[in-house]
Amino acid sequence: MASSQAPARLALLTGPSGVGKGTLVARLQERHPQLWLSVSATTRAPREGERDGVHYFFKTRQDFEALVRSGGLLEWAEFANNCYGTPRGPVEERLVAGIPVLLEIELEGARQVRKSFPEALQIFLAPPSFDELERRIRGRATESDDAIQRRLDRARAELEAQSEFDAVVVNDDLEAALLELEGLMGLAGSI
Ligand SMILES: Nc1nc(N)c2ncn([C@H]3C[C@H](O)[C@@H](COP(=O)(O)OP(=O)(O)O)O3)c2n1
Ligand SMILES: Nc1ncnc2c1ncn2[C@@H]1O[C@H](COP(=O)(O)OP(=O)(O)O)[C@@H](O)[C@H]1O
Repeated sequence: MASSQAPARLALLTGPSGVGKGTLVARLQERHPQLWLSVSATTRAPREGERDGVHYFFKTRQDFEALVRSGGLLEWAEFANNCYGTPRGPVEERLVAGIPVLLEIELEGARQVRKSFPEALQIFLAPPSFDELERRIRGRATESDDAIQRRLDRARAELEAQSEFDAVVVNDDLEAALLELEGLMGLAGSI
């Protein structure tokens, strides 16, 4: 059971594609405008409704590789045939300013952050079952069948790694998962 914590300066949320990270992060942002969600760089194509600079910084692979070479990324990883990374500057600026930062990143990135920011709160979001995860990612209808299969294959490895994290939240009932995340991140009661 999550107990309320002092507000985490840097927290990260990891979990398999389709588990509900984006849904819960959007709810956290609505309820806690002081929480800053890092906007990642990615080579993935925008989904319907996704806007550059809002949901992601959409990059060509060439531009992404230039970002890596320049040291402009705090972490990065390849996931399901695309690259994802966290622009370093905006995160460091907010941490210096005492603004709580949330990273929504996959497992390899979480492992990198664990090394560079050992004090970061690492939360794994798990589905109630693998079947439910598959139902959700297919029901979202944002990826091709091949992409869905790649993501489901990767999900098995991610689920195996959940014990590496400080806490695991099962996203079964959405409201319950939201309250649990707020408690872990020290946001409970700060609405
Ligand atoms: N390592 C890493 N660094 C990032 N900056 C980053 N931003 C997003 N991700 C993760 C989040 C997901 O686990 C995967 C795929 O994200 P996508 O938006 O394509 O798909 P979802 O189905 O999970 O919404 O990449 C990052 N990882
Ligand atoms: N607790 C939940 N119960 C049922 N469906 C959910 C729940 N949380 C999220 N979903 C749905 O699952 C799908 C994937 O959610 P999303 O937030 O896009 O996941 P992620 O960002 O982890 O890939 C979406 O259609 C979303 O509406």
